[in-house]
Amino acid sequence: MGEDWAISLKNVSKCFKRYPRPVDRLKETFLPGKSTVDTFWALKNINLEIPKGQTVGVVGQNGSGKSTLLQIIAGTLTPTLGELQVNGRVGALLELGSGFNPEFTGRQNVFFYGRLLGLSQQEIEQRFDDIAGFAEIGDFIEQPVKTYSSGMFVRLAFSVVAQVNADILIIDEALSVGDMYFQKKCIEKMKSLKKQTSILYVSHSITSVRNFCDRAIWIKEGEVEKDGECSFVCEAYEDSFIQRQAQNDAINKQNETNKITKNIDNQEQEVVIREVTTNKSTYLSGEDITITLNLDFIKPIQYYGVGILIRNEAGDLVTLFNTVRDDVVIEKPHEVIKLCIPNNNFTRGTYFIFASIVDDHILYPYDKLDFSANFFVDVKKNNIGIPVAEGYFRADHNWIF
Ligand SMILES: Nc1ncnc2c1ncn2[C@@H]1O[C@H](COP(=O)(O)OP(=O)(O)OP(=O)(O)O)[C@@H](O)[C@H]1O
Repeated sequence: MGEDWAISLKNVSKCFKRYPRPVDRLKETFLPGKSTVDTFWALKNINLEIPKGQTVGVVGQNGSGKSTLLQIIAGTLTPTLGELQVNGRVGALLELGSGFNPEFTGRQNVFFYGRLLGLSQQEIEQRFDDIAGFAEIGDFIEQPVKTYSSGMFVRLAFSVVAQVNADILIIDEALSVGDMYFQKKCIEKMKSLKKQTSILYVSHSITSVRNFCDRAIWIKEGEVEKDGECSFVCEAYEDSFIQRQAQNDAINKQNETNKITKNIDNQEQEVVIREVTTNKSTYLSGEDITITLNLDFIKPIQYYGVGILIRNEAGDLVTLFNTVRDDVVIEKPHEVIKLCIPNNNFTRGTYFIFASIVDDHILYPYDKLDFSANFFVDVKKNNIGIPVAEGYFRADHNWIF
């Protein structure tokens, strides 16, 4: 590995043992050969070379092997086979809690964790105020971390990791437990570290990988499915959702007659959202989207409002529609209500629909249905094959010369 390389993996594989019953684990220790052990290869023949200063997003479905890969690079897991070389100091924010002692105060943990990450006592003393200042947890810095909320915990852990001047920064989803304000602050901090640090960033938010990383690696069932330029890999990964969505749609159609509808026996409830559907599962930006709510009225209510929230895959609220906000007055029960979004200007991604029926002042919900349906939006490509939009949304616009 030359000077310019930060990380190199050659044919790295990781095998875990799985014990069908807890007693099998004991048997293996005390009666080797008598237990039933399954072996499971979480990573298979991974070959990667990451140059210094590159920001790499790691994407993949749950259980595909992302965390295992990062833990091997961070040194908290050893590979079963293969060779790993890491060139420089690693700062890793992996599982919440690793590297922290719950009985110690925040201050003590900064020193404890800082030493684990390779800083000297003096270096930590010099950086302590910056670490505590960045975390913004006030007097809690003097309290045992077992009293912290998970958000406060991640604030402190990230602050330490960000101040160790690591050559390689490894960030697993952990950040997602921080509030929006702190997540943004972390991203800004990581952006400022980008030039001098190699960053490995695992996230289920394709938008943030796309916006933040230079390169992406898609891990599928323990293997590298795609590795390359960020938007190219993200697009291929998203396309795999479309295929899965189409397969699910086909299965759902077959099972249509067995469809489980919501229990409407609850006599206390006035109205139930039975089902939410979209007229297509995949749209091109610019196409019309129609969302249909099927409602069951148990008691006749007269004035009510209908709300539809649309969230992206990171859970961010992208937009909302509400009849009350729109001054649309509904005066009688309607079993079918449709929302039409003409000429949609969503950008590429998967969107989730949250529906609610509310009172006519939006003070309380009669019923709500989270993740009631989802749809995928693809964007058009321009004349030279580049997608016409990126980011969160695309406003109507004109260029004037
Ligand atoms: N200590 C372990 N013992 C046995 N199996 C394990 C262990 N750790 C992970 N696995 C298995 O290895 C596979 C990969 O897990 P890993 O946590 O790396 O996936 P992931 O892509 O990070 O998933 P997620 O997106 O849900 O965090 C999973 O099937 C998991 O059950």
